[in-house]
This record gives sequence, C-alpha cells and structure tokens, in this order.
Amino acid sequence: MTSKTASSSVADEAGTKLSPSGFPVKEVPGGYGVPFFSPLKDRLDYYYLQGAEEYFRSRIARNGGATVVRVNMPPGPFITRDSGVVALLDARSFAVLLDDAKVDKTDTLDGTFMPSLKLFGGYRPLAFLDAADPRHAAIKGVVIRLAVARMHQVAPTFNASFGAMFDAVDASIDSGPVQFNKLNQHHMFDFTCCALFGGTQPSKAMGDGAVTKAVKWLLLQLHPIASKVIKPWPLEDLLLHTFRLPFFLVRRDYAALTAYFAEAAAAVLDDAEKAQTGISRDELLHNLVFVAIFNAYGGFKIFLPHLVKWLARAGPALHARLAEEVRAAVPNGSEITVSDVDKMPLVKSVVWEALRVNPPVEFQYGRARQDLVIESHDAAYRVRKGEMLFGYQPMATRDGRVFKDAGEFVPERFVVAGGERGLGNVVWSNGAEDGEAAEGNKQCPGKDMVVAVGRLMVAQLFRRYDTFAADVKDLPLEPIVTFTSLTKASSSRE
Ligand code: HEM
Repeated sequence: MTSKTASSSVADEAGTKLSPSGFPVKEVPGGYGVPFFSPLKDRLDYYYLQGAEEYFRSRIARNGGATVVRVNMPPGPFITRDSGVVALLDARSFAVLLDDAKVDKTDTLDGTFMPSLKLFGGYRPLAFLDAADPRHAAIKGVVIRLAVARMHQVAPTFNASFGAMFDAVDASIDSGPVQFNKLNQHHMFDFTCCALFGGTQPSKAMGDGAVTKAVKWLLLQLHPIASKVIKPWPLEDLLLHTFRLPFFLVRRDYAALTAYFAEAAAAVLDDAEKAQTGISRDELLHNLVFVAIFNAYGGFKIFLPHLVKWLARAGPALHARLAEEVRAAVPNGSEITVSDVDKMPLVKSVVWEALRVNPPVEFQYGRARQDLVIESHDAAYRVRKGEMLFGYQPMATRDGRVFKDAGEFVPERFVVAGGERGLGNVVWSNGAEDGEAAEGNKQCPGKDMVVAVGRLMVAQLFRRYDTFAADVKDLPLEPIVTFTSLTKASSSRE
C-alpha cells in the first residue's frame, strides 16, 4: 500500500526544503522533557489526570495546533527505556504507519516496550515481525489461508454463540440489568476458537477457567498499558506500570492453553508441516495461540461492546430501521448467513461506522525505515531514520478534514451515495477497509471475519428484538454495556 504522505522533498529558491505538497519542511515540535521524571509525569497525565484524548489534544494545543508532535508514551520508567515518540494525530500523517515501505514494525506491536518472549514459547509471534522479514510471509501465509478456509464456519458458529449469549440475557433480564461484557467475554472465546479450528469449545475442554487463563495471559502482556482495572490508582500505577509481572504467574495457564490448541489446531499444523513452510510445528503452534487469543479474541472482546454501545445510544428509531432491513432480507426461521448480511446496506454501514469511530486497536507504532518527510494537512516535518512513530487511531479516523461530522456516530454514513468512498479512510485493520491482507503487508488477516461477525451481531440482534436499552460506562479499553430492557421481536411475540 502506498501512503498519501511523502518521504522526499525539494528546495525552494531560498534553499528552504519543501515537501511534495509545497510545505516548508520543519522539525517536529514538542519534546520529551527531563529524562525519567517527564515520562513518569506524562504517564500519570495520560492515565489518571487527563486521559488519552485530552493528553494528545493538550499537546497539540501547546504546539500551536501541530498534529505531528513529540510526546512521551506510557508505560515509561522502569519498563521502557525510551518513551519518546513522534505522534501522528491526523488522518494524513497517520497514513505513514500503514505504509510498509516507510515503517519497520519489528517489536513495535505493543509500543515502547516488548513483552518477554517466554510468554510465547520463546518465539517472536507474527504480529511482532516486520513485513520484510521472510518468517513474516511464511507465517502470515498460513493465517491468511486459515481465515479464508474457515469463513464458511463463521455464521453457524457465531449464530450458536449469539443464541447462547442472549438466552442467558433473556433468562436474567426480568430480575435486573444484565452485563453484556461478561457474556461476550465467555462466549466469544468459544466462538473464536471453534470458528478458527473447529473441535471442542475451550470452555468444555478446559472447563470454566478457560477464559480466565486466556485473560490472565493477555494481562501479563498488556499490563504496562492497561489502566482503570485496580483501585486506588496509585496502587494500580505501582503494580501494573512500574515493573514487568513475571512469567511464572501464568506458566501453568499458558501450558494449558497451548495443550488445548495443539489438539484443536492439529489439522492446521499437519497441513503446514506437509507444505514445508520453513516454520517448525512448535513455532507455528505458539503463533496460533497468539492469533486466536491475542489477535482475534482480544479484538472481539473490545469490538462487540463498542458496537452494542453505539446501537444502544442510537435508540429505537435506528433499531426499527435495522429490524425492517434484516427481516425483509432473511425469511423467519432460516439461518442468517454471511452472504445474507452482505445484502444489508444499513447493517453494513453501522458496523463500518462503529469500527471508524472506535477502532478497537487504538495505537499503532512503527520505526522510520529511513529519513522521512511527513505531511499533515497543513505542514511537513522531518523525521529521522529509526525514530519511533506512533498514531492514536481515533484521532485519524475522526479527522474532521476527512469525514463530515467526524466525531458523531452516523449510522448511514456508508449507505448514502458515494459513502463507500470513505472506506479508504477506515483503517481499524491496520490498512484500508477496501484493501487486503497479504504476506507482504501488516494488515489484519481476520478483517473479513471481523466485519462478518459485526454484521451477524447486528442482524441477529434485530431479528430477535424490536429494540433494547442499555447503560454504557466508557472505560479506556472497552465500554461496559449493561442491558436494562429488551423488547422481543413483535413477530416472535405473536
Ligand atoms: C475485532 C477483531 C480484530 C481486531 C480489532 C483486529 C485488529 C488488528 C490490528 C489493528 C492489527 C495490526 C496490529 C499492528 O501491527 O499494529 C491486526 C493484526 C493481525 N490480526 Fe487482527 N484483528 C481482529 C481479529 C482478527 C482475527 C479474527 C484474526 C484471525 C485470523 C486476526 C489475526 C491477525 C494477525 C495474524 C495479525 C498480524 C498480521 C501481521 O503481522 O501481518 N485478527 N489485527
């Protein structure tokens, strides 16, 4: 993929370097402050005193409105040695991070720190490899083929999980509000594993503790950048952000998860061995654990609460339109398929819009492969080879210079004439929505599966219910959505 940004520059008559769009090339404003103390103070601003959005907005304001600025990113001391990044906070500069010719993504998945490889069986998983690394192509090829081959399982597996989830909601709603996240966390783990590999659900194979094992393992990797999980916050900051939690805390959980996947994914591992991918069975197994739990399950755990949140906020008028579209497209009693939801323009638009307003993975990082000139909408900046570039994606996908009413959730945004053109700027999958994952890029190979699951979720909801209401509490990672009432579909109440 090519970006709209430029890496070369020319000079004007006075000898000032100009970017390809004719902006004078400047140094990136902002700074990293006093070593140790400033990264520490910035971490507190980021998590507790300002919050992510305000943290970036205040730095933009401090630097005269520049949307390319030098800032510190958490966790900082003692986990990170170098917290300084060049933050790209508008859609145009952000596009550099999607251009594999310009950024090296080795070890940048989690940002300014790298989790211990002990968490991954001693291997560096695919998502931590750069697109130019030959191992990347070999492993990515396996995952792309897997995602394509399993697409036909997505609808039946999701429909079963949805049924189980909402049977549980219906069974409890008369006695009080029901939290969606807990059910989503449980059922989407079973869904993800079975959709990708078939076989026994983890909750049956490993018991009720399966999800806890998976979430613990995720926390061991992500605790340096997690927040609002422990009270009071000074204790949280000390426990989660200051030192690395040791691997032995999850050694047994990870062994149990790996044993489960060795069996569930045996056919995928056999095929890859026969195809002589150059990746050992053991390395691929640990990669598949990462793909299923971190990439896929981790994503669904965040994405679906955001989707339901926006539906709840939109209210009965949108619900009625969605119900009409879904019920007109799928005869009552028949299974909803991926091709059915592909014929539902409003459902599709709602899902893309949720992914635009709340990209589930908000942070992207990469190191400049060479000296670059990065253009924002109004200026151009010089960045040096090896510098860490960072993008806060919500600010790119809610850029008012690209989308009208960019900060609003507009359900029909991608239905109206020409609306689908905006999909090039919907980049939740680390690439454009009209682009494709490939062995040589870093785009998410689960993209089509994710979009299909979002559409199935909306379609199933409004086939089953006429409308619903929920309380929403916004938290840094995923909103907590609690159903307060659900009205069964009028047709099913007759
Ligand atoms: C809502 C769910 C999902 C979200 C939000 C999501 C998001 C992403 C993002 C943002 C990246 C790029 C990370 C980066 O380099 O900065 C990525 C990469 C990846 N995703 Fe997904 N993903 C989801 C589901 C899935 C699924 C279902 C699969 C299974 C096939 C998958 C497999 C991967 C893999 C293997 C990578 C690494 C690709 C590479 O390094 O080239 N993801 N995903």
